[in-house]
Amino acid sequence: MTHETQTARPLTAKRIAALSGTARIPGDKSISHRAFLFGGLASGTTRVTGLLEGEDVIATGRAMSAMGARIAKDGDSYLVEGVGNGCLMEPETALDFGNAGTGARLTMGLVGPYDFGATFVGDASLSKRPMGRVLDPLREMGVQVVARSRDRLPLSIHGPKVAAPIEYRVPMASAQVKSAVLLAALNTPGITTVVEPIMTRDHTEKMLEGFGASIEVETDKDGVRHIRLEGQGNLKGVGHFEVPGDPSSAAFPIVAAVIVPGSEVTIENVLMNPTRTGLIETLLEMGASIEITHRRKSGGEDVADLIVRHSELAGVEVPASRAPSMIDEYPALAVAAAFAKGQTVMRGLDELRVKESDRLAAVAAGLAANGVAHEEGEDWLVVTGDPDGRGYGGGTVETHLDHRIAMSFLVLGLACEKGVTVDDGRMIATSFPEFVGLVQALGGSIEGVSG
Ligand SMILES: O=C(O)C1=C[C@@H](OP(=O)(O)O)[C@@H](O)[C@H](O)C1
Ligand SMILES: C=C(OP(=O)(O)O)C(=O)O
Repeated sequence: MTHETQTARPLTAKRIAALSGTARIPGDKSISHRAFLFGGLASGTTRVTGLLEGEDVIATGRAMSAMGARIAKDGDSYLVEGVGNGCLMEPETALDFGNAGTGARLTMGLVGPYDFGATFVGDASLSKRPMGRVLDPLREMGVQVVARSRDRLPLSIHGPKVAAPIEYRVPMASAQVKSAVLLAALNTPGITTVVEPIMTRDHTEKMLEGFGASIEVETDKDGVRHIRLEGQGNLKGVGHFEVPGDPSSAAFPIVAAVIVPGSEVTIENVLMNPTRTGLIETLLEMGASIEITHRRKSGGEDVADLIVRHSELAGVEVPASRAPSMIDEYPALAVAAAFAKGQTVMRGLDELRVKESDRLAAVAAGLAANGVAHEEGEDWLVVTGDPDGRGYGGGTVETHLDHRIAMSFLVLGLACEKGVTVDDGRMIATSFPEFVGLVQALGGSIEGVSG
């Protein structure tokens, strides 16, 4: 049963004790989507371990199954038997991506050049999000699009007889747009080039190379990346693929340990790819005690364990250039900033307006409801903190079907005597189904609200 068939589930977090113990973080959401997409496309079998079993990723698995991939759970792993590049089958029914922007946009790219029809649907949040950013380059490649309202779900696409390779400069910092064009290139003859002026998470490039795609990346003297992919080559299953732990999920126990007095928490198996570590970098600059230990490789990526302790924080200016490496972590950073001495200034946040909710507005409203001083601009946020933030809380936060808003404000509640309520915790299952249990195991109080 997904969130669409249930009623809202309010949750309250409150301060009862220091957090302590060890938490293992579930698999990275971005990499898990791609493991199903690339494993399901490649010929042969890939055994995926550590996959995130969140609703978003499961929706991508279901879409790949609807187009011919065979995906089966086998103990702790998933066995993915792919169709072979170019051999996806026309789905018989609409592909339902629920709450998942990544799943919807990357799959649109993947199936775009196929000479068949595919219909995309999603929940109320996903149906408000802009899809033109992916559909525009697909149209240049020859894909037809029919949408009820302009470039929003529900929509159908139909590929041309033969798609045309393009050179596409990504107009906003978006790994989803970059990836959609690269996935479309897989079934397009010739070389498609994606020009990426601002580097975003590079999981697509790295994983496609691992699956045997003919892809090369060149960074020019201005730091602009040129990613070239020659289409219609063979992709082969990689045997075994291990998904590292998600730094965007780790953000919540990290911030909780930093702001709840007396805490010391070890967080294991966190992906340390530099395109994803902006929050850790920022918290370290603010004075957080985060020890990065046991660095190692997993799934071709750097991972580490983090020992995080309650810390005195100072406000900082977060440069706009860091936004792509922590784009999903601003709601959690805003909560940490509420406990920092002075102001934390966050700029370059325009992309937050088009996430599962308008995250800038939702964060500002949640801070306001709980007594945290802040100012919201068009694409910036300034939080003025209080290191003794015990007086915060007592408010109810509207989550607007956004998992990260729900988890961030529950983390705020863990440090407030009055506690914090979120109007709906169902969305947490899209990216971090273990969240409530994991926080409780560390000694935090999160309870359902009855009535
Ligand atoms: O490619 C990906 O896996 C993602 C890219 C980001 O979105 P944008 O491409 O919209 O920035 C991020 O917010 C999302 O959670 C996952
Ligand atoms: C923005 C997010 O995901 P998506 O775009 O896949 O819905 C997120 O997980 O914070």
